[in-house]
Amino acid sequence: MTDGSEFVVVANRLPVDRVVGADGSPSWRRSPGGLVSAIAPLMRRRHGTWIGWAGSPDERLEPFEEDGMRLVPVFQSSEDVELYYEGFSNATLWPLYHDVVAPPVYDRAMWDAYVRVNERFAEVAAAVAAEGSVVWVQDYQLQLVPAMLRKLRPDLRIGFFLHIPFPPLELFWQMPWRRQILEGLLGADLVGFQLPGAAANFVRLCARLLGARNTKQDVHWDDRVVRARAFPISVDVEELHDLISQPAVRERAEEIRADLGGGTVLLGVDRLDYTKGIAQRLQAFGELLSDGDLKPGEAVFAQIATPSRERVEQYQLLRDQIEQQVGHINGEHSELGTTVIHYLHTSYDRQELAALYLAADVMVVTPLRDGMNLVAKEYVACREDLRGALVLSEFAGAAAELKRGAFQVNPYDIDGLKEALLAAIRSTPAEQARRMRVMRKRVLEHDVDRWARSFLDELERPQDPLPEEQPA
Ligand SMILES: O=P(O)(O)OC[C@H]1O[C@H](O[C@H]2O[C@H](CO)[C@@H](O)[C@H](O)[C@H]2O)[C@H](O)[C@@H](O)[C@@H]1O
Ligand SMILES: O=c1ccn([C@@H]2O[C@H](COP(=O)(O)OP(=O)(O)O)[C@@H](O)[C@H]2O)c(=O)[nH]1
Repeated sequence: MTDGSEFVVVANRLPVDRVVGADGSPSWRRSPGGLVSAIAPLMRRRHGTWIGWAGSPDERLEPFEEDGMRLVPVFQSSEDVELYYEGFSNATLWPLYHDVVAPPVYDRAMWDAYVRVNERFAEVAAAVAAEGSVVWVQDYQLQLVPAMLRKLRPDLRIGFFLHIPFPPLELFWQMPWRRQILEGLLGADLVGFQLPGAAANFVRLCARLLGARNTKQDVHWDDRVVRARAFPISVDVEELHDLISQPAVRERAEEIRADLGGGTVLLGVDRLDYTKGIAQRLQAFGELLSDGDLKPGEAVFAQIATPSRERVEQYQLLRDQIEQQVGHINGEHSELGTTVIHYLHTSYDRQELAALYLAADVMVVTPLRDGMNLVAKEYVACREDLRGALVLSEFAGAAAELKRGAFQVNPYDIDGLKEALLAAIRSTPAEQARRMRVMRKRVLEHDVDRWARSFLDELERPQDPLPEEQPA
C-alpha cells in the first residue's frame, strides 16, 4: 500500500495552465475559476494531490509542485484527445446530458477510448492515494473512474461530482453503454449533482436499469449504500469582492461603458457552446430593434463568446451560425459610430470580466440547458451597488436559487424573451435593488467554499448500514 496523498482530486484538466514568459521560458499559472479556488486551500491543508491532463497531447510530464499543490499529469495521446475528449465526452455525453439539443454521436471507437482513458486516470489515482484517503472525482469525462478505482483500492472513500445536468430516464435510455456508465458511478460512496432533480433521475435509473434497491436518495449496490445528493456549486465571493474593489477594475468598467456609447449595456458571457442559447438572445434583441421597441444607441449588446472545443463539428457549425447572425443584425441596424452588437470571440482574465460585470446594466444568461452557470452568480456577487438586472433562463441550474430576483425566461419563447429583455432594460433602480438583494443573499450565503465543504462533510460521514431486506 502507498504512503501517498490523503486527499486526491481527479479531474480531466489540471488546475494550472502553461504560460510562456517574454524570454520564452514556460511556467505554470493557476487556472481561473471557482472550482480551483475552492479546492486549492483544501488541497494545501490536507496535503492534497490533483490528478489531471496538462492540456497538450502526446506529452509525458513528471509530477510537480505548484502553488502549494502536488500535481500529477495524466498522459493523453492525440488520438485519446480526439476520441475520448472531443469524441465521447463532448460529442456524445455533452449533448445527451443537455437535453439532446444537438444530436449525440454514438461511436464504438469513442467509447473504447473513454474506457481506456478512464482506466488510466483510475490507475494513477490508485497509485497516489494514501491508505483510507478521500478521492474526489470530477465530472462527466470520468464517470467510469469510481468503479475502476474501487476495484483497485477498496480502502478509499470515493466521491464523484457531476457538473452538468443528469438526464431523465427517457433520454439516458438512448445511451448504448448506459449500464456501464451507471455501474461506473456506483463505485462512488457519494454521487453529487447540481440539483435534486438530477439526483432523483440517477436513483430512478439505477432502479429501472440495474434493478438496484433504493430509497429516495440512496442506491443499494454491491453490499454498499451509495448516496445521491444535490450540492449546487457556487462562486468565490471573496475573490470577486477583491477584484471589484480594485480601482483599476472600476476605472476599466467606466471605460467600457464609454466605449460602448453610453446606452443601456446588455452583456452575455459564454463559452461558444450550443447549449448557451446565444442565437435565441440575439434573435430577441434583433427583433426588438426591428420592431422599433429599441433604437440603435439606446441599447447595445456586448457578447463575449469564449472559444471552446473548436475541433468538434457542432461547435464549428455554431460559430458560423452566430457570426452570420451577428453580421446580419449589425448590417440591418447599426449606424456609423453606433454598432448594436459587439461580438468578441475571445477569452478574458478575471479583472476584465469583473469590469464587464460592473459595466453591464443587464446580464443576459439564456441557456437551453446548463448544469449551473457560474456567470449568473458572478454577476450577482459583483453587484454590491445593488444595480443591474439579471435575465435568466429557467433551464440554467442557477435558476433554482436565483429565480425570485431574476427576470426569468424560457429561451425557446422568443416573444417572452423580448418582453423580459425590455422589462429588465426598463427596470427602475428601486426594482433592481429589490431583486438584487434577494439574489445576493443566496449567493453570499452559499459560496463555493460552502459547496466544497458540504460535499466533503457528506462524503466523510460514516457509511450507512445496508437496511435489512424485507421478506416478499
Ligand atoms: O474544459 P472545457 O471542455 O473547455 O469546458 C469547460 C467546462 O465546462 C463545463 O462546465 C460545467 O461546470 C460549471 C461549474 O460546475 C457549471 O456552472 C456549468 O453549468 C457546467 O457546464 C464542464 O462541466 C467542465 O468539466 C468543463 O471544464
Ligand atoms: O472570457 C472568459 C469567459 C468566462 N470565464 C469564466 O468561465 C466560467 C464559465 O462557467 P459557467 O458555469 O458559466 O459555464 P461553463 O463554461 O462552465 O459551461 C466562469 O467562471 C467565467 O467567469 C472566464 O474566465 N473568461
